[in-house]
Parts: sequence; structure tokens; C-alpha cells
Amino acid sequence: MALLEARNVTMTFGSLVANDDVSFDVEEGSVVGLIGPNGAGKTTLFNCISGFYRPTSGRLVFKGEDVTNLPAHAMARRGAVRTFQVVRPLKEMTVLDNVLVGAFLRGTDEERARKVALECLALCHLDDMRDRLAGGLPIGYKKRLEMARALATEPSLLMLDESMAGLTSTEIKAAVEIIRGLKARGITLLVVEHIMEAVMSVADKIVVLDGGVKIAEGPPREVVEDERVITAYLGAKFSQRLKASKEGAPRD
Ligand SMILES: Nc1ncnc2c1ncn2[C@@H]1O[C@H](COP(=O)(O)OP(=O)(O)OP(=O)(O)O)[C@@H](O)[C@H]1O
Repeated sequence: MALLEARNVTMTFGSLVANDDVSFDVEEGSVVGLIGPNGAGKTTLFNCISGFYRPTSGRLVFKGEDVTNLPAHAMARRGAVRTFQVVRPLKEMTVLDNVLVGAFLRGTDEERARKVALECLALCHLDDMRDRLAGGLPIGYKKRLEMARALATEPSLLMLDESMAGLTSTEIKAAVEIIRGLKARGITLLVVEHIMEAVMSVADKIVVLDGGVKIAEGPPREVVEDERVITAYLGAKFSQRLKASKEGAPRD
């Protein structure tokens, strides 16, 4: 049984079909990349899965339970948590306090929450920043803070929405390492990302949306060779470059 099963998920806004009959599984312990051009419906699908939207039709099953109509706080309690494209830290609070807010979802024991928060800061390479005010952090750190705060809720499925957008190449490498570290700890990840080299290097499977429709699903190597994906999103040159860089890269 997959950790998350999306079955025929459709989400409409008036006459606009943002997700059109989308089905896919997220296997426990895997990293699944969700890609597609702007407006393809990726964020909408995240919102449906994480309980921010109620799908117009279709079914979402998480850990074997039908969660289609559950609100976000109920999904977070069950272990499915998302981050946001536009980061929203509590600016006047320190980095540590921001992460503590996440940790308190699992109970009011302060000692436990502090231990969890410090672990999450370490996992997201933020130890040195813990006493800084969140509002003053550079964007790369804010993105990591968003990740750490979600992580502190102790999710089994962590959904990252463009957590690498706007980062430098060094920061992207760090983010990829963080994702690998989370996977190694048994956290399942669903990531929306436009930076293909990064998705390719961490994802076990990629799901491609275009115009709300799933046009491809499979291992990264296969997906970048898929004609529909090249036409809709990657472009031929980009696809060849990605393939070449993947072939040249050491396998892990
Ligand atoms: N709350 C909403 N009300 C109306 N239309 C919406 C709403 N949310 C999303 N849409 C529309 O649904 C479609 C899919 O948008 P969505 O943000 O899910 O795409 P995306 O793949 O995440 O795009 P991007 O890569 O630019 O973030 C778009 O046409 C968008 O304008």
C-alpha cells in the first residue's frame, strides 16, 4: 500500500479545470517530484492533498484512510504537511521559536518540543541561526526555516513547494543534501520544483502535469525522454543536457 494515493482528483475553479482526473501514488520512503509548466496545477494539487482545498471530485487516501475531505489541521495531525512557495515565517520571532511553533503540534511538553526543534534546525543546517529574528534572514535561510518548521510537526509526508526557487547554486546543493538527509530518516517527500537538475538528482519518481492533466509518470531518466514532457515543459535541448549530466553523474 502506498503512503498516499491520489485517485482521479479533479479541482475546478468555476469553468477552469486546475486538476483534471489526476491519479498517482507516493510510495512510503520515496521522493516524488511534481513538475510542469506555470499554471499546470501543481500548487492546486498540493492544496488538495494537504487539506487546504477540497477536491471537486476524486479521492485521496493517506495511510489507508480516506482523507479526501479533511481540513489542513487534520491532515497535519495525520502527518501530511506542506510548505509554501512564498515563505511566511513569524518575522518578530527567533528562528528557534518559529520551529517550536511546529513542534507544539505534537504536544505541550516544552522539553520534548525544544529537543525536536533543535534536531530540525540541525537537519536543515540552521543551528547557527537559531537566535536570529526570522524576518531578517536572507531568502535561502528563510526557505530552510520553512522546511524546519514543517519538519518539526514530525510529518510522515513532507510536501515542499518550490523550496529551491530563488536560491544560489550553492544553496540549491545544500537543499538537495537536506532532502537526502530527510529521506534517509524515513520521511517521504513530495516536491514541486522547477529546478530540474535538483529534482532529477533526488527524485525516485516524477509526475508531470500540463494543463491540469497528468501527462507522464515514472523514473526521472524515463520522464526526461518522454516526448510529451519535452514538448510541454523541458524543450529538446534541455532534455538532452539533463540526460547527459545524469549519465555523467556518479550514481548513489
Ligand atoms: N484559488 C484559485 N482560484 C481560481 N483559480 C485558481 C486558484 N488557484 C489556482 N488557480 C488557477 O488554477 C490553475 C493552476 O494553478 P496552480 O497555481 O495550481 O499552478 P502551478 O502548476 O502551481 O503553477 P506555478 O508553477 O506557476 O506555481 C491556474 O490557471 C491558476 O490561475
